[in-house]
Amino acid sequence: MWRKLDHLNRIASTGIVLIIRTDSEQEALAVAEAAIQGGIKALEITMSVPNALDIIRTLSQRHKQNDILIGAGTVMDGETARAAILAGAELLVSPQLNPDMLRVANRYQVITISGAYTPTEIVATLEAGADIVKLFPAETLGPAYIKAVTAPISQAPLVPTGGVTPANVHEWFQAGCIAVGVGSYITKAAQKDGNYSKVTAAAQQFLAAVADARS
Ligand SMILES: O=C(O)C(=O)C[C@H](O)[C@H](O)COP(=O)(O)O
Repeated sequence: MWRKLDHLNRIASTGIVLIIRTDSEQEALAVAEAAIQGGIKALEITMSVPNALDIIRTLSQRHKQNDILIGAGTVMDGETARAAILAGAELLVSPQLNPDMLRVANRYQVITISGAYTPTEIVATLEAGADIVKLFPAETLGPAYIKAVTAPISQAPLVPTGGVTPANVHEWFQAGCIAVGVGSYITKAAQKDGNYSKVTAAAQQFLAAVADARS
């Protein structure tokens, strides 16, 4: 089985990559489990979360057989990329174009989502060997930007990240993205009362909105 292809299909079919950036290891694990229960199939733990590598190791051991794609986010260099892969990450995400991360990821054949903002950055990201381009921060660009930029650069697999919600997700898909990066709408759903079933419900709601946007 070619895991990378399966994982790329998982991102494309569910249409969501969940970004987990929490203040504690315990919260990251609770959010991840609740979101997976809600149907999330691809997620990243950002390297800013305390003990991020331990969380990645735990989640990838628990969920490898369930074929959930566990990744590392905010990977800024090759060293972090290799450490994340050794911990079990099969997806590496960076906010910026970072050739060292892409080189390490491609060597070990894990998926990359690499940040870009301008047309020049989008093309440079593809040329550098990224699988997917993270359009970041997407809230300052808006769906109209995707429509405009994919007119000449239609081959770019874009994943807008920042400010995407169930209410606006149809606009992003209509504009031509292949999936969306989602953080706070799902990860902060239990913030007020610690009721993580709200994270599960938010994930289900978001996935349904994506399915609806594509139908
Ligand atoms: O943390 C990262 O590594 C990021 O990619 C930045 C944010 O997490 C996203 O911009 C999510 O934004 P929201 O979905 O609006 O919460």
